[in-house]
Amino acid sequence: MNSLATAVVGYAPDRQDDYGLVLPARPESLAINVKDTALIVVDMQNAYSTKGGYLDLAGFDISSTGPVIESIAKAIKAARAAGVQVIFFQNGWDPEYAEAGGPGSPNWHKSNALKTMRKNPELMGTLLAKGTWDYALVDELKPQAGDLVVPKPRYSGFFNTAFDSLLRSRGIRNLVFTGIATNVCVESTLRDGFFLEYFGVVLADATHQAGPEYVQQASLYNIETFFGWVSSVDDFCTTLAAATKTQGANS
Ligand SMILES: NC(=O)N/C=C\C(=O)O
Repeated sequence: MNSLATAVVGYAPDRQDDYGLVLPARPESLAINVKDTALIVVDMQNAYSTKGGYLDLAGFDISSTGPVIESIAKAIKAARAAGVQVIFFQNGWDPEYAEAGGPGSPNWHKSNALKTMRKNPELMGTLLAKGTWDYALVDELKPQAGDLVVPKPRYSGFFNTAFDSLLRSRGIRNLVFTGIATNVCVESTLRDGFFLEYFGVVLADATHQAGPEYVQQASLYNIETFFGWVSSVDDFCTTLAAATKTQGANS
């Protein structure tokens, strides 16, 4: 990653000995260790990255999500090898859409999946409904034993989910974000994490926006400037490789 600042921050930067790892990031590098860090994979479902899925049918450009899937797979592999907790989010609702909220919910009015289905009633029951192809995680990114999968009914992964207690019970303080969409569920979750005292860092090349390219840049600017940090898959993997090597040498 270019033009890194030399400062290192973190939730207890004076405890560098316990931390061991420094993740290069903008605007500062982050002190982390494998135990207090989780890799978060946001909504890598067919809905968000596969042709014929919700975003595609709703008119969003998903033509360049392939490399993002590959980058996420790389980050997941590095996380598992180092012993970093991997947490998948899966966005959607029950097949009757009760969890989506009716007209009394802003979600009913703003969700482009619900709007697309209202415009095309033949699609009703097919988009973001649990049990459907659209809701399923993409074939390339399937959870393995030890990973956690958290279903979520709204853009923020902290809302009406077990996410916060899963993190707190494991002592996790650093959230490394990947997934789709940068400007919606990734940013919403990272922002809510900020308010709950989590350190949020996004691996820019493992994310993709919903909308024009400038919203990706705007979201990354917002995160870097106000809510968290921005890093890359290569930097994440290189940083964790040091931990994997140390663990190998000590075993
Ligand atoms: N996963 C997301 O960022 N979702 C964005 C839009 C939606 O779910 O309607």
